Amino acid sequence: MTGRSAVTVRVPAKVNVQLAVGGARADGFHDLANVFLAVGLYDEVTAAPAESLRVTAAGPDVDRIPLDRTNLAARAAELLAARYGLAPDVHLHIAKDIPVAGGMAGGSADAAGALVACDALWGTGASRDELLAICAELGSDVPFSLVGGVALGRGRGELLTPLEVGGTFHWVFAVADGGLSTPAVYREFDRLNEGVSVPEPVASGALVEALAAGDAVALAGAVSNDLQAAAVSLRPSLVDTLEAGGGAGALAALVSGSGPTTAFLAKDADAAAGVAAALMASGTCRVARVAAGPVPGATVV
Ligand SMILES: C[C@](O)(CO)[C@H](O)COP(=O)(O)OP(=O)(O)OC[C@H]1O[C@@H](n2ccc(N)nc2=O)[C@H](O)[C@@H]1O
Ligand SMILES: Nc1ncnc2c1ncn2[C@@H]1O[C@H](COP(=O)(O)OP(=O)(O)OP(=O)(O)O)[C@@H](O)[C@H]1O
Repeated sequence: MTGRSAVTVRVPAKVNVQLAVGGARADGFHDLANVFLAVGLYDEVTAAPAESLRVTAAGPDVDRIPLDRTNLAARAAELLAARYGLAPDVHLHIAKDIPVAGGMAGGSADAAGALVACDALWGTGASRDELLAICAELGSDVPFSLVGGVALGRGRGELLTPLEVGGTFHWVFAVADGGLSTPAVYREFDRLNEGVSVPEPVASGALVEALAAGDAVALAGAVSNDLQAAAVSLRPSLVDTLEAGGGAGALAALVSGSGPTTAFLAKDADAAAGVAAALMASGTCRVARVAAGPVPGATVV
């Protein structure tokens, strides 16, 4: 033990500025060229000593996340404890601000946050590589929640290479009512591509250059999401949200990951505020949130 009474870790949401999806693999996953960008919408995970493993949560929609051992934060604590021969006796509290099942890696953020918090609380001293290996076991998006910034994810998204970024980008996120199941969206992608030979996913050179230059207009011209058609097929009303944000002057409008959150790139903070106000007024989303990025990954506060 380190003698700490509680550790709080702040973890950002993500948007995928490119999500190139290959064909289904034998293990059921899809190979990706997945360019993640961490944005300033955060969950906070606090780990405190307890008699046994316990999860509590506060925030909008926490009634839609499990508080038993299937919660990704609980699974993270159990995996770390097992690796170090410890009992996972910890109270994990999740202060949730990332939309639930929204395509912004909220559960992944909680998993990465719990891992970093328990590592600090228990003084396990796991190396970065050990933590990243546990993250990859927990889910394809979890390693990125740990590292943050901007990174290219290969394989199923867990094999990360950091990318250079030359500035801050301003985003608006339109949160939809209800979530979309990530496996269901990948299944719909497969259904829509039945009989089609899906090309090997590759990162876009123009996108990588736009990120390095910090050029929002160039980035807007290069963003893409191969899951967008599948998300829209399952939730056709997303078209109205995308059009409302586009019509309000966003440089780019796309579905965030597997959706149903939609993401709008704006030229600066003022433009983002304008797009958010227009989206709220349009009635095509539950709430519109502004957030800038990139920001760092899981950080002890
Ligand atoms: C849509 C994204 O959020 C984009 O970053 C991710 O690809 C999803 O990552 P995630 O939620 O961490 O997904 P996981 O928990 O690893 O996998 C959930 C399910 O999504 C599908 N899945 C996920 C990742 C991937 N590369 N191919 C897949 O087909 C599989 O059906 C898998 O069973
Ligand atoms: N700590 C958690 N926070 C949110 N969801 C969780 C958590 N633990 C388990 N889940 C479950 O995981 C599912 C996915 O939720 P999550 O919020 O991670 O979706 P998402 O943001 O769309 O994920 P991604 O963008 O990584 O595909 C939900 O159905 C939820 O019940």
